[in-house]
Amino acid sequence: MRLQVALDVLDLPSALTLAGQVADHVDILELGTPLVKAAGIAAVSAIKAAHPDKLVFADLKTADAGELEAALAFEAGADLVTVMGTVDDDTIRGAVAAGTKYGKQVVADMIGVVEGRVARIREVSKLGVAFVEIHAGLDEQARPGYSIDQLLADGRAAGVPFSIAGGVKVDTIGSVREAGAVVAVAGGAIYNAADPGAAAAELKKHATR
Ligand SMILES: O=C(CO)[C@H](O)[C@H](O)COP(=O)(O)O
Repeated sequence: MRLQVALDVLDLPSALTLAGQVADHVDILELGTPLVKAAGIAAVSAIKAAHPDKLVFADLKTADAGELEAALAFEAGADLVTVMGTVDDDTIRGAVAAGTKYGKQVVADMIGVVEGRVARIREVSKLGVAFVEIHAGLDEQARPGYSIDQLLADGRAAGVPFSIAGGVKVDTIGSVREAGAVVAVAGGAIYNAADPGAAAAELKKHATR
């Protein structure tokens, strides 16, 4: 299972610093949605230029104009881009068309989908995305009683390639791997750590065990 770090910081210098601290221990460098909004799509190019050997993931969470937005990210150097899993199928198809044109990949983000999630995961996976991100966002994670377990159960049930995002940390990443995820996404567990490089190294150990 690959490890993806979400660079959920708000300016490019902080993102470059964090990427430099963790790059040796992760497979995918994700520019979080707030970073892209704050720093612009040029931040994708800067991270790719600093780490050409890493996959760069632009978390655009596109909701419309899929082909146009995905092309922006691919032109900037992204290897993967997200489109929302809840939107019009043609938006997802458009992003996939851009992926085909640039030889890059699209990920459908299932954030906000709880009821009927397994059925929708199966539907979007037929639209040509590389995998589906089963995701509890920061707001959902903040609610009392949140558990990553339902994400894992739905991943197992869906029977298609999936990643997991939603508070992945050292004591849950083993279950993410055992559930069959192709990628584990970790944001806060890395950027909130006193030593982000050490935190990423520890997560990587569990991701590949
Ligand atoms: O996309 C996101 C929020 O929408 C985050 O980047 C993703 O949830 C990973 O961060 P964390 O591990 O802190 O949940």
